[in-house]
Amino acid sequence: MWNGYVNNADRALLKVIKYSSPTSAGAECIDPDCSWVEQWVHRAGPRKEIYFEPEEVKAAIVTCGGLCPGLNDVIRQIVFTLETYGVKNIVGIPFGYRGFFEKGLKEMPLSRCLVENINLNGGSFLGVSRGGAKTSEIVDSIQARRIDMLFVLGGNGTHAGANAIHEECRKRKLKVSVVAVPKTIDNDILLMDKTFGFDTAVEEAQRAINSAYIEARSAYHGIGLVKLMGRSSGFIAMHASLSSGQVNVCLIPEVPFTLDGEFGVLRHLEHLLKTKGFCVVCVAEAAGQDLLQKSGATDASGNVIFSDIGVHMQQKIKMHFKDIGVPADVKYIDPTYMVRACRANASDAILCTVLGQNAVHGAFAGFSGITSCICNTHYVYLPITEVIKAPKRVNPNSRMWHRCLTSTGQPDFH
Ligand SMILES: Nc1ncnc2c1ncn2[C@@H]1O[C@H](COP(=O)(O)OP(=O)(O)O)[C@@H](O)[C@H]1O
Ligand SMILES: O=P(O)(O)OC[C@H]1O[C@](O)(COP(=O)(O)O)[C@@H](O)[C@@H]1O
Ligand SMILES: [Mg+2]
Repeated sequence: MWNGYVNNADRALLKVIKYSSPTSAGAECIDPDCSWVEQWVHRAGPRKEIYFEPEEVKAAIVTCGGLCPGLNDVIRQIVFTLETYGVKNIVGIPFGYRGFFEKGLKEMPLSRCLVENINLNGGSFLGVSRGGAKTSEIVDSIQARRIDMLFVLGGNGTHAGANAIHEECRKRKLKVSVVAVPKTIDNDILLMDKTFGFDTAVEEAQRAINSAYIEARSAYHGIGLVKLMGRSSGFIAMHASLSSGQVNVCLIPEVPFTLDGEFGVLRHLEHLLKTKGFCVVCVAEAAGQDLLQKSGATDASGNVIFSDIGVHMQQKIKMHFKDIGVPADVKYIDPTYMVRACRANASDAILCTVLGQNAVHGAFAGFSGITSCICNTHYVYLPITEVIKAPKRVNPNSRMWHRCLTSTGQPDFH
């Protein structure tokens, strides 16, 4: 009876731990008594019955927001899978949502032959951009181009845009399937195990930490300082600190800290120089913003532009050790764009492959307003509305953050 198709009624369980009490580590309780309410989500994969006639489909792919390792792997798999269904009209929209309305930007015909090797490089074959998303203009353009399926690769902002496009298409009664694939090195999207690009970013960030360690270890009273990305969450900093095992202080936006004073970071660095002779600090870009003057600036998408905590800490550390008359050799590394411009590692490449293929299966199944992701190790479709409610953040009460603290050996900094 087995036919290899996913049944429309197949489901995966969204929450897999039943916490006995709200005090359990990382407990997320649905009500104060922590009672167990099952929540099921749609299983991703090919359906026996498909909603579109492949020969008549025009499919478009767009990549938005910042770069992320794996974008090309996903584009490639979407094209491969569409062709396998028999779709002949596949196009790429250049430079994010901008490509829908900016005059002079032409859609790019895509084929297996054209995208065959794009996964060998980082970046996006189609180009990316921030800002400029006007939903009605985008949908006018989708209508004018006669697009039936739109595959949107991006983060929080892109997903909000994709949902707005989906809603507008429904309002206009257009039979357009809008399917997203979550991309962001920050791993800040709710409900999913991870976003593609995150693993690769952590691996690359680890190299920067290793360089900082070598510099610090080799200098007299060396202090290596590394700033890592993470717009609203410290996942990259936490995971890179954990995986490298070379970090003595990890600072993330979810956990406030002070630099000065008896319990501040600087006093702890003094202690580390005294006891170990050197140390390594890893700071997330959004950490300690309360210690800095706000820039008040936003990028083209409306995201807050942070004041530079890395440069600030570098200066503060130098000044502090000068003031107390202790030599300190501070080496600051900001690997920001190197971390996200690289090609996907093996685990991300596989994740991208599955998510890209499932995105196409989801569109053919007739879904719209969904995102293709991994949840509790199962591949599923989630409604975009559920994943954009808030950015996902590191839970300071989680086991993972405590594992990180155990690993670095850092105290509370307040
Ligand atoms: N709330 C929103 N509604 C519609 N479009 C949005 C929204 N937020 C962001 N966008 C658009 O999505 C694109 C990517 O957003 P951005 O925040 O830069 O990156 P990311 O998707 O990686 O978070 C931009 O073109 C931006 O204009
Ligand atoms: O300098 P840019 O290109 O605007 O991007 C900076 C931001 O991009 C990121 O790498 C990823 O953010 P997105 O997922 O929103 O693209 C953030 O960590 C960082 O704050
Ligand atoms: Mg974002």
